[in-house]
Amino acid sequence: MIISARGLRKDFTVTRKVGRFRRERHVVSAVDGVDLTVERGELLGYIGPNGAGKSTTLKMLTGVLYPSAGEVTVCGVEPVAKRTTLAKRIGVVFGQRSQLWWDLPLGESFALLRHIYRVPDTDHAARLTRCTELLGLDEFIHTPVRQLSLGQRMRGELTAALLHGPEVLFLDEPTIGLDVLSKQAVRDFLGELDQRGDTTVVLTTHDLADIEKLCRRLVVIDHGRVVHDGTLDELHTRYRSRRVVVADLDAPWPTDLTLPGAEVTAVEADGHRVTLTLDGIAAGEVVAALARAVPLRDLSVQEPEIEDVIARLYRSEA
Ligand SMILES: Nc1ncnc2c1ncn2[C@@H]1O[C@H](COP(=O)(O)OP(=O)(O)OP(=O)(O)O)[C@@H](O)[C@H]1O
Repeated sequence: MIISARGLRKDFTVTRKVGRFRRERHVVSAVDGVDLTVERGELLGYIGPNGAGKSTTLKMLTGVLYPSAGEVTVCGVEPVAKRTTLAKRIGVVFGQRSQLWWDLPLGESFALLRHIYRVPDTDHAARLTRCTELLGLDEFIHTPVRQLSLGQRMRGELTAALLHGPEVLFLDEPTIGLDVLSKQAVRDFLGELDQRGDTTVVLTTHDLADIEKLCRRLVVIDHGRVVHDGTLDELHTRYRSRRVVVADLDAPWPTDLTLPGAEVTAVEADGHRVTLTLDGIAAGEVVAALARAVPLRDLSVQEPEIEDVIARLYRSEA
């Protein structure tokens, strides 16, 4: 495994004003005993509501923050103790911080990073060519960073984080605030990175499309604790997200008809359209039973919305 955390905690002591003159100190457990293992080549979605402890975890994994308790290793080393060594083996994109030089053209930032990380010429050129093609950097590589749009800068940040060939890439909200096209470009790029399988990616996001398109494994954190670790499908099963079948009929729906495992949730169009909500039964079985019972004209199966599942998960853990 490339990342391992056991009982990882981070407590912050904060002061709060009580009345006019008094201040009270209290402890916020931002990360409250997180166990996490990530295998090489995985792409992991680390998600949760605002204030759940995602950024704080990432900061501990990258050596920016010292854990209050617990054990953590990334690439086999302890992040804070070996921060400089680790920096050569990981890439980091944190929305608020930039690794680029504001006044320099983007391409010159890349050249500087090559020197800092002492990347061999050929490796640098190969990685830059790949990023340029996949992220369309050509159009703005000679533009000073301060003049780039948010989407262009994020593409630059991703490239900067990858030029030294890191084993793990940590991304904190890489698509936040981007327009649809830039989001798509970033997502496609990460999808390609995942396909190649040589970089492990830990991604925090509030973007549900990112989750659906990219994250085979999801670790959901709330109030500093892991509340789900598994696939998106497992999340659907756990929260009993239900598929819906909508059928258009050539004859009115017989009101006394019942289908096992499916609940009739709407009858419309003078009985010619029926909506069935499935409860743990395969859509195929319901469709077959429907076809035997009524004359079907048209049919659609709607997948549960990931928004609903995640919202339900956050609500139930609150
Ligand atoms: N330096 C700090 N001092 C005091 N409290 C902090 C500090 N950093 C984070 N916190 C608190 O720790 C908790 C977790 O914050 P964190 O930024 O890790 O959440 P997050 O899941 O990344 O949230 P978001 O999705 O809003 O970015 C919050 O209650 C936050 O207020």
